[in-house]
Amino acid sequence: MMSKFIVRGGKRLTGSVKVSGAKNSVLPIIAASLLGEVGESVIMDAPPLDDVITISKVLESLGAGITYEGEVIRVNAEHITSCEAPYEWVRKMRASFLVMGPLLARCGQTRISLPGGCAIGTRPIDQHLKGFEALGADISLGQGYIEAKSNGRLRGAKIYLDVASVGATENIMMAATLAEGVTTIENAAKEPEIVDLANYLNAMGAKVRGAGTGVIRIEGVEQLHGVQHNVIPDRIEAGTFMAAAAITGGDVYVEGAIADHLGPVISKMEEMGVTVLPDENGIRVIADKPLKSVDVKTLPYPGFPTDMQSQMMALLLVSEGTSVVTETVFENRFMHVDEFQLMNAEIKVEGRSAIVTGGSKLQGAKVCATDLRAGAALILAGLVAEGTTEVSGVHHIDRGYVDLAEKLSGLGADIWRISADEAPKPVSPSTPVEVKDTPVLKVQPTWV
Ligand SMILES: CC(=O)N[C@H]1[C@@H](OP(=O)(O)OP(=O)(O)OC[C@H]2O[C@@H](n3ccc(=O)[nH]c3=O)[C@H](O)[C@@H]2O)O[C@H](CO)[C@@H](O)[C@@H]1O
Ligand SMILES: C=C(OP(=O)(O)O)C(=O)O
Repeated sequence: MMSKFIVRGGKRLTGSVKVSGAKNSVLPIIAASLLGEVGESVIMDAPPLDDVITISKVLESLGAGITYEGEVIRVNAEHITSCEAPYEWVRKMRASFLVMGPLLARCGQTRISLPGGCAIGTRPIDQHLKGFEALGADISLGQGYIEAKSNGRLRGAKIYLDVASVGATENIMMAATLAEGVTTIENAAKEPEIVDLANYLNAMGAKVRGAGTGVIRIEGVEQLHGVQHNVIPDRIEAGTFMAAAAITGGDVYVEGAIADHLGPVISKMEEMGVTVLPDENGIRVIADKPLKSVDVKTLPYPGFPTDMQSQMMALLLVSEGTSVVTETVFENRFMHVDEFQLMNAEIKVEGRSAIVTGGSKLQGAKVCATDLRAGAALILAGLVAEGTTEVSGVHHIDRGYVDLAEKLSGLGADIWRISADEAPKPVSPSTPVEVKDTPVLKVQPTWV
């Protein structure tokens, strides 16, 4: 069903909100479950997101048994019946491509559709393929599919990544767990989700060392088994709620947020004049003074995350002074700028930088989420805009946020969701939000 978010600006957010499990952790972890030749994996704190359903469908199409109920996913990959990941699922989500490494290691061959995903740049996969080739795979491309074949077991190798790609690091790391000998990945990505994946692989019996640093060493083992694992909290969802608190002059406790994972986001908010108080269970954010402009440059972890760039830009629109936002990770991630402009924002894009004139009196408008984080940013702007903002393109937002309207309205925001053909009727602040069905996927293993 086509939906929209309706936001009426002007509410100060207060209270506590709980962060869900990280999308960018659970997706590679589900893919890695394909490596478990013995027993079942139980993945806890799995966020009920559309992307999680998509990757579950990919695993199901490969013959793995997968059930998804509440926030627990069970994967039984003892019997894989296919090593081909079809276009139908892979086109929907780029992260589906993460099954390539596990399938190549497990089956010695794989055929996989070229990935789709958010339109934030060309997003090549050359570094993934370079890694697989170094491990001994033959790669061929044709008709929108990539085929990889290895002559027997993959062989450990030294791989230097030209860019510290998150996905390539994960894909190569997974493939190398079952290779013969030692693999080292140099210039590896250091994101917390890489560490979570390495912890999961190690619990399955792998020997991965150095995850979270620029050099990861993987000693291949013969076999991996299913395990139970808790997914880390989503640092980008946490950052989005921190931004919601800051933009509304609020006082919000973001439960489950890990300050260590949010270093640059916390620093930038502090520079803007926001009080950020981390403790062992979460982060309290208090915004009781006008926000000051800051310059922001996105970088691979531990730099400022590209996935928080658009939300930060929303904050800068209402800050005092002029800010420069520079995007260095993706080449085309300013699509929210046009939509912000519909809300009376003053922004000029020059190459990889956006010059944001603060102090805008944002006006509610009909806008469209062009990608996941752009959608989150438009909702943030809507929280402080005068009047009503309608955000369409909700399917992008559903990829990465669990119950966003419900969580924000729990903090006092005036936000709800309607189906696109419904007229956005004026409501009282206490109008209940429409509750989305929790996705439940119950698939019987094909060999039962
Ligand atoms: C599911 C998931 O975890 N998604 C995250 C992951 O995406 P993803 O893993 O796709 O992002 P990468 O780290 O691979 O991409 C970073 C940069 O490297 C380039 N590149 C990547 C691979 C490659 O083979 N060649 C190449 O040139 C990309 O075009 C991009 O410019 O990390 C991004 C960067 O933090 C985040 O925005 C995404 O939310
Ligand atoms: C870009 C993102 O995700 P993906 O890599 O899955 O498109 C994101 O989470 O902001």
